[in-house]
Amino acid sequence: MAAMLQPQIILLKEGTDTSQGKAQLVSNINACTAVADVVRTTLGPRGMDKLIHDDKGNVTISNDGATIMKLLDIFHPAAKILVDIAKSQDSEVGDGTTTVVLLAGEFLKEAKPFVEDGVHPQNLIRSYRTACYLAIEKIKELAVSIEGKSLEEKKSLLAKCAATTLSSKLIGGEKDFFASMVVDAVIAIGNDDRLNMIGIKKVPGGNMRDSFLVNGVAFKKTFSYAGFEQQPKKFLNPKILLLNIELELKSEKENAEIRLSDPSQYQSIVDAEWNIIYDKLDKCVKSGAKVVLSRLAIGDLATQYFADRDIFCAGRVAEEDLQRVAAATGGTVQTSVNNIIDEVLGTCEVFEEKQVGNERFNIFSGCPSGRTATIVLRGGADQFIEEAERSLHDAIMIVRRALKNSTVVAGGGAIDMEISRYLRQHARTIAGKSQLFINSYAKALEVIPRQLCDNAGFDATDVLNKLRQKHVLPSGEGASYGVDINTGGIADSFANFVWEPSVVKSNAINAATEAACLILSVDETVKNPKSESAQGEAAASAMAGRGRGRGRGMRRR
Ligand SMILES: Nc1ncnc2c1ncn2[C@@H]1O[C@H](COP(=O)(O)OP(=O)(O)O)[C@@H](O)[C@H]1O
Repeated sequence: MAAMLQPQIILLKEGTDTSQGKAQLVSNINACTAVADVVRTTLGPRGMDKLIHDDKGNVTISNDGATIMKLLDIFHPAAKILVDIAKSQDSEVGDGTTTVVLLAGEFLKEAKPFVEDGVHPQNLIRSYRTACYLAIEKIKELAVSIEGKSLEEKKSLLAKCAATTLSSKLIGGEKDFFASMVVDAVIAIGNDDRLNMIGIKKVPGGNMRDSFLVNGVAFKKTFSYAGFEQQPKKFLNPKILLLNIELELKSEKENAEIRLSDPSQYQSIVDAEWNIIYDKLDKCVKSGAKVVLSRLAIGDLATQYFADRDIFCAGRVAEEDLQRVAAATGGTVQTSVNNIIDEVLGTCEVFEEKQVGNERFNIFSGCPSGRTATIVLRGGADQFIEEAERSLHDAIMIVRRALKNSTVVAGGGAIDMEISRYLRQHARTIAGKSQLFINSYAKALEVIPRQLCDNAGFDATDVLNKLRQKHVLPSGEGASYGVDINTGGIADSFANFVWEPSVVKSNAINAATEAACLILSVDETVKNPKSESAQGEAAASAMAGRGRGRGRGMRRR
């Protein structure tokens, strides 16, 4: 009888945890829908904020999908993929982070009944990819160009675009004020691709409306030696010297051991040290600079020396600020004071020190190499101002994208409804199961207007019905109708300037579809007993690796 028994094959080490098949797929889908549920309520102008705190007492209040996802420290390997797409949406286009997570969650939710019914995931994936391609083509078709308008017209259009983004944020009450500031900042840096050319400086306290834009560089006055608090300085067209050296009287006795045979020699060493520093200071003064900035310390002796000669100096300037001053004023950072020629000095129309709240700011404006701007942000508590900074960052990204790509689509769920209608119409022309899958994809897109309504307390079914009716009008005149966040009805989003750069929408749809397809293509998770702690990350990156076509990350043994 024993000979009849099949030999048992042991593939995996004892303690290895593996789950596979339909159950695994459904569990991954559930995890992703749970993640989408977390950010769901933050969507749109009436979205709520999340307060996240850690055991160190750090508190963050945010409405930004990427920020929330980052702080949540999600462990589930499949759900981590949603964190990744939110992050990449943030870095690629700067907005639409909640949208991308919501869409991915909804695509998966729609796929779930099919998976449970035994549909092969590859069939779903194929249809989803087709639908995504069609959706993106439709966005291109519907996008409206803002090219060819005068600067003033462009500015006002872009400001409206920025205001749409800001309206869903904590600083929504002052959206017009900040929107025009953001547009001016983006236009000031022109085609420069370096985002850090727009600095945001936060000064807690005061009123939001005290925030202002500097067409140039501004940073907080650095540490200054007591007793040298001079009157705020202001220079017109000063030469600016940028250094990366210490201007301090160095007592070498701390760094070196010097043996003297005769005590009288001691004085000569002290003299030499003084000579060295005076020589350096003299060279700085002779360069003709009126402003001296250094990345490293400028000591009290040097500060006094410069003050006596009516030269402004600041030591320990942050690397980022020094680089921005260099870029704006055309100067080059020097690592030695020998041979300072005119070409390495920067200049600007006005340098001044200005009091902002309790802080004194050094401001360089009218810079010849232009291309930099700084927003000095005021108002309220630290958490508030942190969130305000994130919101401005989103708006800056939006305006830059709109300016670069020059096309926008109607927001407020209008574009989503229109693509949804288009896909349903297209599905009717397809035979077979694919029709059902594309219909589900189309239905998933409706999550955006539905959630905008839910978050505002409107009757989503009613609003969606009205929107569907509008969007099927044969004349196409209803194509830009979306949720009217003020009345609870529907309105022409385009006419109301509720716009989104088309790239935000196409990127979000593309990334969400890819994430959903990736999750649908995983049918087994293997937990390696050796790497308990690294398990989550390993599995997530293995799955991500598969998605990028780098071969199978998790191989069945
Ligand atoms: N005034 C408005 N009326 C209707 N919808 C709006 C309005 N302002 C923004 N929206 C919509 O809110 C959504 C963006 O919400 P937001 O919370 O910023 O999420 P995300 O992080 O995805 O950008 C977009 O679909 C946008 O069209």
